[in-house]
Amino acid sequence: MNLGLSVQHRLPGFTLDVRAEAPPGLTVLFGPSGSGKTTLINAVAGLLRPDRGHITVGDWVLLDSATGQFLPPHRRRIGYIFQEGRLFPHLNVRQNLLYGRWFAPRDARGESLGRVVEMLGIGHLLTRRPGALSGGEKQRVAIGRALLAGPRLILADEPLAALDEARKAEILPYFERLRDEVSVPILYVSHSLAEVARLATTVIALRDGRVVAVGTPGQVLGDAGAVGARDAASVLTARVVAHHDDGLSELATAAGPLLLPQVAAPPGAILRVRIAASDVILAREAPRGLSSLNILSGIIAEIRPGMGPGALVTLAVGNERLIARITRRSVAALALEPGQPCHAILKSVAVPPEDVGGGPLSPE
Ligand SMILES: Nc1ncnc2c1ncn2[C@@H]1O[C@H](COP(=O)(O)OP(=O)(O)OP(=O)(O)O)[C@@H](O)[C@H]1O
Repeated sequence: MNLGLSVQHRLPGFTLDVRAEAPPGLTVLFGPSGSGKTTLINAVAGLLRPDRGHITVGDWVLLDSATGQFLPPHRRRIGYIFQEGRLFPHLNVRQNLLYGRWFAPRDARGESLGRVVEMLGIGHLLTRRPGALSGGEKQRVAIGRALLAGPRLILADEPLAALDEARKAEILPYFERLRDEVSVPILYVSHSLAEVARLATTVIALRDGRVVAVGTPGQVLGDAGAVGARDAASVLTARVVAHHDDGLSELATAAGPLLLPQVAAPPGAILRVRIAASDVILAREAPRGLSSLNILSGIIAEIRPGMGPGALVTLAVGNERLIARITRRSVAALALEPGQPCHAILKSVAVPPEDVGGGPLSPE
C-alpha cells in the first residue's frame, strides 16, 4: 500500500513542508535533529493537526484538510513502536501482546498470536514480565504488540536508538522480517545510515522541514546533497557465496566479488552492503602487490567536486555504481575523467557488520 504524505505546518521559527509518496514496504524518515521528523510523525499519528495536509495509506484517508477530514488518533489504526518498549510492567509478555489485540477492531485481519510469537522468536518469554527481559527482548515484544493490534500502518520512532550495538544487531533482522513478511506499511524514523541501508524500501530524507531526496537507499545515500559528502555511500546487493576458515565471507555482487569479515547469514542469503564512499580508494592502473582483498574494476561515470577539498567519483562497475570520496587534488593528479577505466579498492575490514544486512533492495 502506498503511503502519501503531504503536510504543511508553520511553527514559530520552523516550517514543515513535506510532499512525498512511498511504495509499499518500509519507509525510513531520515534527517538530522530538528529536520522535522517528529513533527511529521505527529501529523501522521493525529497528534498534530497541520495547517494543510493530505495523508493516505493506500486509499484510506487519515487527513484531508481540503475537505476538513481529520481522523482522530484512536481511529487511525496505527501500531506504535517507540524507542523504549513501553511495555506494561505488571503484565507478562503474553498479556502485553494480547493487550495490543484487545484494541484491534473486530474486522481487523491482524496476525495471529502464534505467527507473531514465531516470527519474533519470543515463545520462551511468554510468561516473563518486562523487568526480566533484555532491552532487545523488550523491543521484540513491543513489535509483536504493535502487530497484534491489527494496524494499517506501523510507526516506529527511532526504535533502536536506546540499544547498544549488540542489541541493535539482534533487533535489525526482526525489522527485516517485518518488512518482508508483513504487508502493513511501516514508517520508520531514524538518523542511522546503517539502518537506512539495511531496512529501507524507500528513504525520505528531510532537512530544515523539507524533503531533500526520496528514493531507494542506494539513490539517497549516494546523493551527497541529501546526506552530505562525508556520509555518501553505495549500497550493493550481495549474495553470500561461502564462509572461509580465516574468518572472511565471500559475497557475489553485480560489481564483482567481495571479501568481508564474517557475515551472519548462510550461503545463498541475499544481503545489502553499505560501502562508505570514504572507504574506497581509486587507482588508474590495476594495482598489484596490495594488501587489500577487494579490487573492483569499472568505468568512471561521474565526478562531482565538492565545496571543500573533496570530490565524489562514481564508477559504473558491472550493473552497480560504486562511489569513492577522494580529494580534488587526487582527481587532478590522476587526471580522472568520465569514461576512463578505473579500479576501486576497498579494505575488507572497512565494512562493519552493521552495514551488512538482509533483504533485497526492492520488493520482489
Ligand atoms: N510545538 C512547537 N513549537 C515551536 N517549535 C517547535 C515545536 N515543536 C517542534 N518545534 C521545532 O520544529 C523543529 C523540528 O522539530 P522536530 O522535533 O520535528 O525535529 P526532529 O527531526 O524530530 O528532531 P530530533 O531528531 O531531534 O527528534 C525544531 O526546530 C523544533 O524546535
